[in-house]
This record gives sequence, structure tokens and C-alpha cells, in this order.
Amino acid sequence: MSSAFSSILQTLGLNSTSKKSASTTTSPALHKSFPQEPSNGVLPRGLTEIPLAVVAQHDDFSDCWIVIYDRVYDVTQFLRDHPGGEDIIMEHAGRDATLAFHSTGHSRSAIEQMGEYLIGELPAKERIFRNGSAKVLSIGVPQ
Ligand code: HEM
Repeated sequence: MSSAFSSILQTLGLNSTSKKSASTTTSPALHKSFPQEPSNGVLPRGLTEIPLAVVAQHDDFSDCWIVIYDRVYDVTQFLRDHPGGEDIIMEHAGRDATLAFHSTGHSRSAIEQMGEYLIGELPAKERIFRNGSAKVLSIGVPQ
């Protein structure tokens, strides 16, 4: 795995190098990048499950949701402030933007900022990176 990719996975708590955390139902590292979430790694109560079909209904400048690493973000108020510009986010409005977000190489501070816009997560059956127990999926995450 490239060090950059390894680094972002680690920052997001998605690294699978720690077998201990990946094999337990809670991972202390999982949520540390999201300040509004509990630091004990337990999935936050009340984090709404939002299917991709619902995300797809929020795809314009006045109502823009995106998915990054299985989490749903309402970035409507952030669009104008985004240092990379609003157009680049709008290209992914209502859809999964993980690849674009990752390939841009966002800073740790940018990743922490994401927490301000977090509104929910995909249902377990639609997740690519995390399963229902907040474990890292072995398929889809490069070793
Ligand atoms: C909630 C989601 C997002 C947040 C909080 C965010 C935040 C930021 C921040 C703080 C920067 C400044 C550089 C840095 O600190 O890394 C940045 C740059 C950038 N972002 Fe985002 N971003 C988000 C989503 C996205 C998405 C979905 C894309 C691509 C589709 C994207 C593309 C870019 C690009 C291309 C830059 C580079 C701008 C430049 O250096 O000229 N961002 N973003």
C-alpha cells in the first residue's frame, strides 16, 4: 500500500494494520478524526442510515450531499468555502466522492473539518469500507 493511502486510511481509522482493532466490534481509532463523535470508538447513537437513493436526491447547489468513506455529508453550506472550489464537489453531488476526495490528498485538518458536515452513514449493505460493526472490510481496502 502506498504510504499516502496508508496514511489517509490510518487517519480515518480504516487501516487494517492493527489486527486487534479490526477484529473487535469497536475500534478506538475509528472515529478520532471526527470531533463530534465519541472518542471511545463506539458508533455514535443516532447517526442516521441514509441510502444512496436518498443521497441522490440532494444533488444541487442549494442542497448538496456527498458520500465519502461510507459516510454522508451535507456540504451545502460548505460549497462556497471549499478551498478546491464548489464545482469540483458539485461533480459528485448526490453521489460517492470517495475516490476524488482521496486522490486529492486532503490534509488532516481537512479530514477533521468533514465532521462538521456529517449527517449519516450508508446502510450496512451499501457500505464499501466499513461493515455494520464498524470493522474494516477486507475486500476493497488495499493491504
Ligand atoms: C466535506 C468534504 C470536504 C472537505 C471538508 C474539504 C476540505 C478541503 C480543504 C480544507 C482543502 C484545502 C487543502 C487541504 O487542507 O487539504 C481542500 C482542497 C481541495 N479539495 Fe476538498 N474538501 C471536501 C471534499 C472534496 C471533494 C469531494 C473533492 C473532489 C471531488 C475535493 C477536492 C479538493 C481539491 C481538488 C482541493 C485542492 C485545491 C487546491 O489545492 O488547489 N474536496 N478541500
